[in-house]
Amino acid sequence: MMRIEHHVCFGGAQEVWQHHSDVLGCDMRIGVYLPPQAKDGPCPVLYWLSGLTCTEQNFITKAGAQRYAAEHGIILVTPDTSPRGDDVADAEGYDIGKGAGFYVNATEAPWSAHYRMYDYVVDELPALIEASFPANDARAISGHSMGGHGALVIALRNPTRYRSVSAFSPIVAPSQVPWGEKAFTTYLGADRDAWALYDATALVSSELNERLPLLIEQGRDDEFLANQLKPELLQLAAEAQGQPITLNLRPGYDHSYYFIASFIGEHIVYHARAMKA
Ligand SMILES: N[C@@H](CCC(=O)N[C@@H](CS)C(=O)NCC(=O)O)C(=O)O
Repeated sequence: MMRIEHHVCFGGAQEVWQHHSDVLGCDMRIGVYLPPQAKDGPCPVLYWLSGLTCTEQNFITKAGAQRYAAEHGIILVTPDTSPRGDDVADAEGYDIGKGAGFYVNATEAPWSAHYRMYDYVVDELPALIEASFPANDARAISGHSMGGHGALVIALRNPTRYRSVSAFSPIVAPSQVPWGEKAFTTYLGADRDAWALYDATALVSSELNERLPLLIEQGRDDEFLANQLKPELLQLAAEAQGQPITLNLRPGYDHSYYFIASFIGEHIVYHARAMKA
């Protein structure tokens, strides 16, 4: 692990680290915000998964989350959104390839060589964080858009590993919208049965042993709301299964980090309560 950025921030530090990922077979960058409380002992960790086109930088420079993490003693971990490097497959367009890993383990060539973001976020990343930083084993997960999809899927499939989950403007039913259909066809192949494991709405509709409450923040004026996000599909599936869900529709807000910055404080309080309970 090599530290490539260090900035004192709200009494703690915003850092960026680079490490070799065995799961992805490439070097990866991670944003790590250490609150001032981390100097005195282990703190809980909130993992943030970003959306299409993002790196580890978008959340740490735009969301304004450090103020709240410092107040509540939460470490923020923000991985990149895909494998990186010259030998990693890529494609034209922002919605496939680098910056668009969709938090799946790809099964189709050439993607399957490196695109294993599901295993990276679920296993390798927390093991690395908990071995390298003053982190305890209380974890929460959140994300935006493609990253909101990742956070929901990962928490639904691993409910005992996370104390809480939330999502901003998530892709809740990737099998039913253009972004998801394109990505899943590319990474997972044409067989839609393989897609269900990475589709929050399909997962909620299946038998789950444990059901973490879902907290969703969504701007009503989000330009992707009607054709890519469709949070009502998840809400209907959750209500049919008795899965607790809170969908906050916020008039006027769009898909951008201005929306995230407006509500990230409330989400950090939510996760801090769950992780300290
Ligand atoms: N570039 C795409 C949209 C990509 C996009 O909106 N990305 C969101 C996540 S899905 C984002 O966080 N962008 C980076 C940023 O706002 O900092 C387009 O023009 O349609």
